[in-house]
Amino acid sequence: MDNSTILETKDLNLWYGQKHALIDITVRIPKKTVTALIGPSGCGKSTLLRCCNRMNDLIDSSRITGNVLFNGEDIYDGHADAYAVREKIGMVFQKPNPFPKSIYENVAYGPRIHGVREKGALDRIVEESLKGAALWDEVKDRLHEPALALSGGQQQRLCIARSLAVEPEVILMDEPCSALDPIATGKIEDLIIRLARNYTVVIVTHNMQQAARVSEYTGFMYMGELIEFDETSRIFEDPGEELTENYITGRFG
Ligand SMILES: Nc1ncnc2c1ncn2[C@@H]1O[C@H](COP(=O)(O)OP(=O)(O)OP(=O)(O)O)[C@@H](O)[C@H]1O
Repeated sequence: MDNSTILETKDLNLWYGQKHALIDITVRIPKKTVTALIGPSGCGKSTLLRCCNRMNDLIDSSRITGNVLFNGEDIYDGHADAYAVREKIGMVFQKPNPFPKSIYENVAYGPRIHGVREKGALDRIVEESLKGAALWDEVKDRLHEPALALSGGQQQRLCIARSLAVEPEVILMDEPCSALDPIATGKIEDLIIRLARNYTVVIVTHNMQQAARVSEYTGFMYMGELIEFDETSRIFEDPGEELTENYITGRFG
């Protein structure tokens, strides 16, 4: 694996019981870029995303073969710790899911679990993480108010701050804007582009304009297979596969 790749799957297959949901997926995700996964409903985008930080471990019926390498190490290796993997490879979900606690406590939760106790240190992490998620200015005077009182877009940025607080390298985002209005969506898209200066972002989206706006690389999936992976401009302007072209021109999906 070369230095520019941070995550890599090799011949990855996943079954939910009898359902073969991922078929021979081999892909390299470049470091400090935004990669979008697109494709029709049910093609396996979320499943592939969840394989990248072992979230599928939580689904009893799922079984995988093949490899998922993070910085060259197999995250499914018997010695790998799923919790440590999820710290380095964080996840943001479709629906913002802050804890029913204060804004401050949401961000401080992860570092506290990892043994950060000193108030000054926690304060610094909370501030840095909220700044990193472009939320600090909006909440700095009400850090101890309930997170659930924030708007949906603010809650989603809080969830991004919560994942930044444990110093991830990769942030996986599963349709992070689908529950948001266009203004909140625009703020998250700006943030995603900014995050890629320091982190690697992989985003599942149904919105092809969004993929075109935020990502440098795009993978097109269809019925469990990765049909094509390339620079986003290439995928949208001159795809190599007819299936990709049919999808992006709206002929199906
Ligand atoms: N927990 C599960 N148990 C059984 N089958 C599942 C489970 N999760 C997903 N599947 C099936 O695996 C396939 C891939 O689903 P997945 O959610 O990954 O697709 P997707 O491309 O993300 O879809 P969408 O865009 O609708 O979210 C689908 O056929 C789905 O029904």
